[in-house]
Amino acid sequence: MAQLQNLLQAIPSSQLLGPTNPELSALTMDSRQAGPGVAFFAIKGTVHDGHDFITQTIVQGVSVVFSEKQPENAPANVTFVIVPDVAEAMGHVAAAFYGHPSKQLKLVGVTGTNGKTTCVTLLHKLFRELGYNAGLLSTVQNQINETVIPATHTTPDAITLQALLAKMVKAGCTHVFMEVSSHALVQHRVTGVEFAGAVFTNLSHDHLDYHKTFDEYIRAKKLFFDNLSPKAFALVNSDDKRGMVMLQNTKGEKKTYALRKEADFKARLLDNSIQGLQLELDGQEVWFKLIGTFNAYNLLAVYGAAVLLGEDPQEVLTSLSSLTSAAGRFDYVVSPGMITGIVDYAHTPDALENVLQTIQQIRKPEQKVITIVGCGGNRDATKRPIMADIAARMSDRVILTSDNPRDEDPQEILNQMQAGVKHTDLKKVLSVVDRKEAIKTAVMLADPDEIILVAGKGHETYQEVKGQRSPFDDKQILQETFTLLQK
Ligand SMILES: CC(=O)N[C@H]1[C@@H](OP(=O)(O)OP(=O)(O)OC[C@H]2O[C@@H](n3ccc(=O)[nH]c3=O)[C@H](O)[C@@H]2O)O[C@H](CO)[C@@H](O)[C@@H]1O[C@H](C)C(=O)N[C@@H](C)C(=O)N[C@H](CCC(=O)O)C(=O)O
Ligand SMILES: Nc1ncnc2c1ncn2[C@@H]1O[C@H](COP(=O)(O)OP(=O)(O)OP(=O)(O)O)[C@@H](O)[C@H]1O
Ligand SMILES: N[C@H](CCC[C@H](N)C(=O)O)C(=O)O
Ligand SMILES: [Mg+2]
Repeated sequence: MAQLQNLLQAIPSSQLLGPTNPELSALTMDSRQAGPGVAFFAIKGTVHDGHDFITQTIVQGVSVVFSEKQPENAPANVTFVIVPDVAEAMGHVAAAFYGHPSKQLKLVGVTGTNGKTTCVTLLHKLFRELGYNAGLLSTVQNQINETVIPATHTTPDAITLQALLAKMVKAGCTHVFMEVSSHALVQHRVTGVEFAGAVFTNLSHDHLDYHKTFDEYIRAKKLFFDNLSPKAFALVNSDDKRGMVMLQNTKGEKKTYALRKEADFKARLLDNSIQGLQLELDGQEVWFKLIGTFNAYNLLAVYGAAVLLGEDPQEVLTSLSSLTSAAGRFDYVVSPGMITGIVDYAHTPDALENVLQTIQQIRKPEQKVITIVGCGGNRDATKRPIMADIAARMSDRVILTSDNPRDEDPQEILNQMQAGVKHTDLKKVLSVVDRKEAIKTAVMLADPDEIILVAGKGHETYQEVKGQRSPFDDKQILQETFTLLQK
C-alpha cells in the first residue's frame, strides 16, 4: 500500500486532476489488470496505445490513471496524473512503490549485443561461491539464490523488475546481477533503478527492426552509462570500437578491460582449446573451463566487476576458474567415446557464424564438425537460407532439422533452408525433420574425437510444433543418445 503523493516525488513534472492523495495497492500497465486501488499507466506501445484503454479502466473502477493526454470527461473519483512521458514516470513510481530496492542492493547491469547472459550468470555463480545471497535477472531465468523464477524478457518491465528486486531484498540478497537490453533502456524499464555498476560487452548489428538505425541502437546503449551515479563504476570493453563512446558522458568511475590494448583489467590469451581457456589475467596464469576467445572477454568483464565491487582478486580468480558457462551458451558434453557435443543458442546467421568460427579455432585439424540446425517458425524467414549456407560452408556435415516450427509447416521451413545451400555443399547436407532423430543421426555418424554442434535452442526446455509445446532439451537428448548408442 502507498499514498500517491509519496510516489510522485521522483517525477520531474506532473499535473494532477481529481482526488489528490488516493491510497494505492497495486500498479499496472495492462488495462486488463486495472481495478479499485490500482494505478494504470497508459503506455504507447508498438501495437497498442494504452490511452485507448483508459475508459475501460475507469469502468473497472481504477483509482489513478497516468496519461500523456488531458482526459475528455474524467469522473470526479479518479485521479489523473498528466506527465510528458508515462513510461519514464512509471519507472520512478514503480521504484518508489516498492521502496527503492535497488538502493539497498549492489546491483550490476550488463549491456551489449552479445555476452550479457553469460556475464550475469557467471557473476551470480561467482558471488554465490563467495558466500553471498545474490539475485539474477537474465534471458534464461531469474533467480533468488538457487530459487528459479521463470523469465519472460531479458529485462522485465519496470513494475515486474521493481517487484522482483524488492523480493530479492526481502530474501536477504546483497548483490543482484541483471541484463539490461536496449529495448529496456529505450522503454524506461530501468528508469528509477540505481546501479552500483554497469558493464558494456560489445556492439554489433542487431535488433535494427526495432531501433531502425545503428546510431539509434548505440544511443540506446549509451543511455545506460549517461545515467549512472558518480558512486557507480562504468566498466567497458575498450577493444570494442564503441567501448570508449559509452564512457563519454558518464558520471560513473570509468574503467576498461581489454585483451588487445592497455586497460585497467587486462588479459592475454595463452591457450584456447576444447579443454578451456588459459589466460594471463592481471599478471597471473589461470585455467578456465569456458571455451572460446569471446569468453576470455566475458571472464575479464566478470573479474573486473567483482574486483570493483570490492572482492579480493585472488579469491575471485580461484572461484572463477571452477565455473562453467551459462546454460545453452557454448555448453558441452563429452561422450564416453570422446565425441564432443556442443549446445549453443545461436539462432541468427551472425551467432551461428561466430560459434562455428570458434569451433574452427579450437578444434584439432583432424576433428570433423557435424552441425545440427533449424530455424524458428513465425519468425524472420530471410535468415533460413543464409543459416543453412553458413552451416554447410563451415561444417563437414550438416543435418537440417526443426527448431520451433510454431504454426508453420516444419518441412516447408526445411525446404527454405535447403534452398540456401550451394551446389558444391549439397553432398554434406541431410534433412531430418524430427529434431530428436536428427540428433540421433548425428551421433550415429560421428566418430570418436568428432564434434557435434546442436544450434538454435540452447537452454530452451521445450519444442513448439503446430502451436503445441512439448518438453525438449538439446543437451539432455544429446547425453541420452550418447548412452543409448554407446558412443
Ligand atoms: C517491442 C517490445 O519491446 N514490446 C514490448 C512492449 O509491447 P508493445 O509496446 O508492443 O505493447 P502493445 O501491445 O503495443 O501495448 C501497449 C500498452 O498497452 C497495454 N494494453 C494492451 C492491450 C490491452 O488490451 N490493454 C492494455 O492495457 C499493454 O499492456 C502495453 O502497456 O511492452 C510489453 C509489456 O511490457 C512487452 O511484453 C513487449 O515485449 C514483447 C513481448 C517483446 O517481444 N519484446 C522483445 C522484443 C524484448 O523486449 N526483447 C528484449 C531483449 C531482446 C534481446 O536482447 O535479444 C528484452 O528485454 O527481452
Ligand atoms: N563476449 C562475447 N562476444 C561475442 N559473442 C559472444 C560473447 N559472449 C557470448 N557470445 C556468443 O553469443 C551468444 C549469446 O550469448 P549470451 O546469451 O551470453 O548473450 P546475450 O547478450 O545475453 O544475448 P541475448 O540478446 O540473446 O540476450 C553465445 O551463444 C555465444 O556464442
Ligand atoms: N527470442 C527469440 C529466440 C529464438 C530462439 C529460437 N530457438 C526460435 O525459437 O526461433 C525469438 O523468439 O525469436
Ligand atoms: Mg541474454
